[in-house]
Amino acid sequence: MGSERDLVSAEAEGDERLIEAALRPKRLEEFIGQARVREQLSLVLHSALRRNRPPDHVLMSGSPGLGKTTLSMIIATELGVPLRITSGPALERAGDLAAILSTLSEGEVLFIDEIHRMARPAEEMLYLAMEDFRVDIVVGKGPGATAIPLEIAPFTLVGATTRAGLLPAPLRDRFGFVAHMDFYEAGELEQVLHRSSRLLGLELPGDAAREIAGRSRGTPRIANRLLRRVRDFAEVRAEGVITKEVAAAALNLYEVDAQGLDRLDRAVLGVLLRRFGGGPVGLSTLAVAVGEEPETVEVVAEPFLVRQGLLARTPRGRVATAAAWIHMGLTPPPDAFGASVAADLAGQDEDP
Ligand SMILES: Nc1ncnc2c1ncn2[C@@H]1O[C@H](COP(=O)(O)OP(=O)(O)OP(=O)(O)O)[C@@H](O)[C@H]1O
Repeated sequence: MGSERDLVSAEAEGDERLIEAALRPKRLEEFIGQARVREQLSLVLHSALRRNRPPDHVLMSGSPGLGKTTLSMIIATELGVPLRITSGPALERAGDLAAILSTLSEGEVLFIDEIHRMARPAEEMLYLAMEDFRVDIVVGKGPGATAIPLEIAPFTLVGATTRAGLLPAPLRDRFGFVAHMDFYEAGELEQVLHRSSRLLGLELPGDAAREIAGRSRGTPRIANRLLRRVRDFAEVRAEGVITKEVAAAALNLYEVDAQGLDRLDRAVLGVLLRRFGGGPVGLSTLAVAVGEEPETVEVVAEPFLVRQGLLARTPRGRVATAAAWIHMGLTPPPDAFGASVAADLAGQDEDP
């Protein structure tokens, strides 16, 4: 992964990961934004504490970097129980999951990130574990195979997914509470930035925070990362003083534009406009043309472009809007909002 991609990509690496961990809010009341999710979760947790029982399993859905991992840690802290973290791709075989489930302590929170990427056999084992706190360990093969039931301690599963629509219904239905995490408002991101600056010992004027928040794609992880790049720039080129102008110059240098579009976003729009005349074009063709995995384009770039009104997902493929032409400094063709696009939009499928 190139360094400019890391600026807005889903995952942090090395030292960045350590700083990210240090910036995580530890309690629900420190968690900024997502007011509805916070209130709903607070009720779920408080009633569980009152009943002295583990709460219902929780599913969190939303784009990368919106705070799903942070919330899972908060859930464990608020309940005063340990937390075990794993991810869907790490659970290739049922045995991988059985090894974790069988060693959970009473009330423990098990966080499974990217739960939609779990292998089928593990997923089936999870159904029983979630419902009956039991797993069946299969011994032997073929007709002689027998299932040995194994009791496990009551636990709370917290699943996180960027694609709730990809979860099989039997799994989705076993979560008592689904938290839909939305992109953050600019004002909320400013609060995140001010909080992080305090923790990093930086002085961040209000207008500089606004400048960074406006380029953070509604995502706290990106806001924090851009703040660190602005800090680097200020240290080397502005005697450590962060101003609105310094922030803008730093982010221009890192190719994050005023609306928050990065290289990948602009590559997607550039290909869509210049090579495919604005679309419609299929996701996989678009991904090949920009040299990325379809999932990266779909999960990292598209939700933001759609939200900015620059791209529409239609049953026939991805279409650039007139605003996209203008944003890229091109003249929209007269039919950019033509009848066929309008008809496609009317039947728009969120997840074709
Ligand atoms: N509501 C919030 N208030 C303050 N900081 C936040 C908030 N949400 C997230 N952050 C910050 O953003 C960073 C990323 O959050 P987190 O890792 O929880 O995202 P995520 O949604 O779990 O992403 P992924 O699904 O890719 O793991 C953390 O360092 C945390 O400090």
